[in-house]
Amino acid sequence: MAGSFFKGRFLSLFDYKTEKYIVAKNKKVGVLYRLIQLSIIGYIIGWVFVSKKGYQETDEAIQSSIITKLKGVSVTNTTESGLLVWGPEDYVIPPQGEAVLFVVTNFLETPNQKLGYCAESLKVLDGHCREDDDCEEGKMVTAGNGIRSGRCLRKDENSTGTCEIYGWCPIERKFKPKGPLLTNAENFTIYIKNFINFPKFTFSKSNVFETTDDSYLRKCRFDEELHPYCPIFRLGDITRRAGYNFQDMATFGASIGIMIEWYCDLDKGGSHCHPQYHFTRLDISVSKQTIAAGFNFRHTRYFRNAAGESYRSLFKVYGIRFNIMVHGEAGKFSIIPTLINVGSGLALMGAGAFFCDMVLLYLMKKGDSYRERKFEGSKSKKSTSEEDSVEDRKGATEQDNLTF
Ligand SMILES: Nc1ncnc2c1ncn2[C@@H]1O[C@H](COP(=O)(O)OP(=O)(O)OP(=O)(O)O)[C@@H](O)[C@H]1O
Repeated sequence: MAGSFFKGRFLSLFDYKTEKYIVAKNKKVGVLYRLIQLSIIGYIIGWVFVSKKGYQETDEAIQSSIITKLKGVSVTNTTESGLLVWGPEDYVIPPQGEAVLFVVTNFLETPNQKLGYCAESLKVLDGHCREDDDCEEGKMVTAGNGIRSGRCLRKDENSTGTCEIYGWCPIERKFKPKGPLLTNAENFTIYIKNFINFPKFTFSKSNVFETTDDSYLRKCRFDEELHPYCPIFRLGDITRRAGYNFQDMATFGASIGIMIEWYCDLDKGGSHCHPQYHFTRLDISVSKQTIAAGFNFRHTRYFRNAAGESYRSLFKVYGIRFNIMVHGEAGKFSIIPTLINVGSGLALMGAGAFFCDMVLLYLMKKGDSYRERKFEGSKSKKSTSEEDSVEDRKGATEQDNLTF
């Protein structure tokens, strides 16, 4: 008995079961099903394959190198510095062509500073004093210019004075910029040389237009329509594209981001892979009333006089900081993402059929009759379960008999 049962189970392993379909002559569900199918096919072809290029393998691990060079000259004439001619070697900091660079547009020079004793600035709160005891010798003045000498310097007995310090004297005077001094800075040009590499596809390219014309770079200026592949940009055009006026930003300084984006469809060939440039101002906040607006720092130039004494010139410089960033993605046909996306599309079709089944069986008026026909086996199963329950009941009675 048990033998024939196991034999039957074993042989059933080699049976092939196929699904049974019921054709429901229901126009509403039929139209709904076709609409779902059409939407899914549209989504897969239009969005997954055409728009998102779901048949491609992608590489976002872009390796990149940036080299910059500025050109242009500006002349300034101030009381402290006299007549000065500013070339890229003076106004670009650091001068070696980095991806993050600062272009001086405004400055205050404190020339001929020498180590010695002088009064701390009145602007520095920590340097205020009423008597010598307030100026502990050897103690630094917080946010000041030197080390306290121990003397309090006052105009008269009643006034508040400032501590005498040992440092680079004379100290910097109070300075409120009124307008940019390097007025020609917006006409400076920046040459951005960018090399990229997508290691997965061993593909490399540069943003410099490939031409045999040696004078191309000397003549061209970037323009979205006329010269989109020229890597030389006028600074005034960069800030204009970021939505700001160069002269407004040049007085107190600002920070500008230049984003180079590479989206390369390598199925079309490397010659179709070109950079896109985006410019944004980085130092803005929602509230325009910020005290953090602007950008400046100090640097010095040291020299010795004929007697061998050390002097220095202190420069407080305001300017525009350019931050060049590179982002990119390359894609190429690959069978694996293609199969994955086709497979998920087919699975979605199944979900559509399931949804129509639910509508047909549970939301339609004739749902009961469809259910009866769809779940055919439920009747025989019912009888089996009745038999089972009879068996169960029998067993229970036997159990009961046994218990009591
Ligand atoms: N910021 C810039 N604005 C305009 N042209 C530039 C700029 N930077 C470089 N160029 C020009 O682009 C070309 C290539 O520059 P590259 O630095 O590779 O060569 P270079 O001979 O060392 O340049 P140069 O000696 O003129 O600085 C040169 O003709 C150069 O004058």
